Amino acid sequence: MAPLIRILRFTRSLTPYYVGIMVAAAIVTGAGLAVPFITGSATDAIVQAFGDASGDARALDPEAVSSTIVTVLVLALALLAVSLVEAVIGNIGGYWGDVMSAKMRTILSTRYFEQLLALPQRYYDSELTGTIVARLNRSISEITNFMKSFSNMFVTMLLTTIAVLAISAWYYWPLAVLLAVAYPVYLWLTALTSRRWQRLEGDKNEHVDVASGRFAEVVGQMRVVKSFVGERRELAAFSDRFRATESLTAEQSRHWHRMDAIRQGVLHVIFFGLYSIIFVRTVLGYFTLGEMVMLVQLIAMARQPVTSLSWVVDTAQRAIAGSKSYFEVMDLDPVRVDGGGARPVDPARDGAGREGARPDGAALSPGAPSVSFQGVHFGYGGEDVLTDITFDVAPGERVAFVGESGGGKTTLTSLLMGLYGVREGQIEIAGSGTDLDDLRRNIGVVFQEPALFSGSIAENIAYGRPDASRAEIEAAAARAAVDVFVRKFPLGYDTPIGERGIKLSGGQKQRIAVARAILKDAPILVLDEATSALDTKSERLVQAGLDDLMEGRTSLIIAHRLSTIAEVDRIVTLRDGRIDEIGTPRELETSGGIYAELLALQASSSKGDRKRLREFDVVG
Ligand SMILES: Nc1ncnc2c1ncn2[C@@H]1O[C@H](COP(=O)(O)OP(=O)(O)OP(=O)(O)O)[C@@H](O)[C@H]1O
Repeated sequence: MAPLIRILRFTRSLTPYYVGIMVAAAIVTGAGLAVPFITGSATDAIVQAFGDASGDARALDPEAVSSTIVTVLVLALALLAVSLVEAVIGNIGGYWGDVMSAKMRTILSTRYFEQLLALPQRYYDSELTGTIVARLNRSISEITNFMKSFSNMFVTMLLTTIAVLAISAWYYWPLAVLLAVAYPVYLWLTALTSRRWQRLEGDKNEHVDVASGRFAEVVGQMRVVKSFVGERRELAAFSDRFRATESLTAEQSRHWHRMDAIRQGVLHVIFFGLYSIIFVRTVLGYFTLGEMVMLVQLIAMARQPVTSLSWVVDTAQRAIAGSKSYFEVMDLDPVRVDGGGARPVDPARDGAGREGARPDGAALSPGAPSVSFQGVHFGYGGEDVLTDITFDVAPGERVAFVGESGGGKTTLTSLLMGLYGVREGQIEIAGSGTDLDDLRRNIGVVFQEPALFSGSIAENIAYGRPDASRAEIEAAAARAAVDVFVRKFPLGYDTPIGERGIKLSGGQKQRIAVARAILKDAPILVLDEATSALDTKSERLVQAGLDDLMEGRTSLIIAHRLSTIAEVDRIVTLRDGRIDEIGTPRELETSGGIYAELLALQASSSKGDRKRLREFDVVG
């Protein structure tokens, strides 16, 4: 029940719709309740007319005939009016229901997306895109279905139940007692069905989520699947998951129908009692024929809340099962997901008063570092990937990071951007605002994987600055040598590049990623293997653009070319997750550390040395 109350609270802004739908349902129910009375009255009027004439129509007084005809016609008109009210108000309620569903879908989807956008990177490290999407779709359609049927049926059920109980009690109280027994018994039997049903539904959802997660991955990486002839394997795993849901559904359905048969059986026995009472008492003369007709119809109406109840309970069960994963995501606390570690701060603005922080404004003064790591420890889960990392980068300085593949260089840049909280220590970035958005606005980044979106080349370049003019986009593109290949496309910068830029070559994607960082024009630049996918000629072109861009900007570079590394102001080498050395290229050339080793390996022509060089992701 709690999840349902939560859904109501969550969609509080839809209250006018809930109320509107309920009022419409109340009017329709009220109109429906009038029908037995009208038909009962018509029966009585006719019976009375015949009764006066001892059953012989010819013996009827013509005046009495015409007055009875007028009465039944008026009653027929009343039936027409009631039906028209039902039709019109019912459809108005239906319209409100549709609008409410659409609005609910918007609320639930946007709040889910908002929460996903707020969740830290760590959440996505262990979630599959397809699973996230599948969960959202299921949750939303099941919650919406429930709310629609609930607001439609709840009032109808309630009013019909109360009216039927009151009217039957008025005519003969044992009828009301029997009905009053029928409802709770039915509800109890329904609740008995629920627990097992929900568990099985959860298991089914789990299979569908896993299959959907893999499905999205496979579709996104079809090239790999085809190249490694993985189609059959993927298909088999996918269909196995769905087959597992078949047997679960069979079990679930068996259980449900078994329980339903019992429920209905009990109900039929109770209704048998009700009908027997009505018929016998009519024969005994306690009820008129009209009252009998009315009561029979009323009892038939009493079945409706019971069947509606089973429908509502069914959709409620689905909504509870479906909303579980929705609210699990909504309940995640971004801080706890990330372990609550510290994120980068601006020493001048955020760090005031904090232990070890620089005095207000100091970071912006000349000579103060623009980026500072102080005793930073970080790990993704188990052991530290980075241990006791301490270094400063002065404003406008270019610093290269060198270390073995998997040594934590990319991790270091992720920490800089606040994608993860650190276990210990602190990271300070001067000139950024008080929150992560501000901080990230100050950093232009080219990722190892270019990571583009579907859309046009221009849209991708302008991702960090959607307001940029076409001239600005093209200028950035020219500096990253994007113009060279865009000229060959008939649609130029408006060329759609497919999902994640699938229609482009690796080098083209990388150049767009560089142009994106150039256009962002941020004071701090992070280049993670920004030119690794380029051939030597394109690399030279792009590197010239990057050199130009780095001028006067604080730059943190992870480079794969020793010639690029040689041109930076300082090098930080990493060994086993710790800083090994920090110095200028000239100082480190002869220090005997990693950089010196790389230079020596580069000079060597032996196979072993080349292999060792590759372990550092470095080429000569
Ligand atoms: N999201 C993640 N979750 C868990 N472990 C991760 C994650 N990203 C990286 N790692 C691990 O952290 C370590 C450092 O990875 P990182 O990508 O920072 O290395 P790198 O020095 O940039 O490597 P390369 O030069 O090959 O790009 C590796 O052992 C890697 O397996």
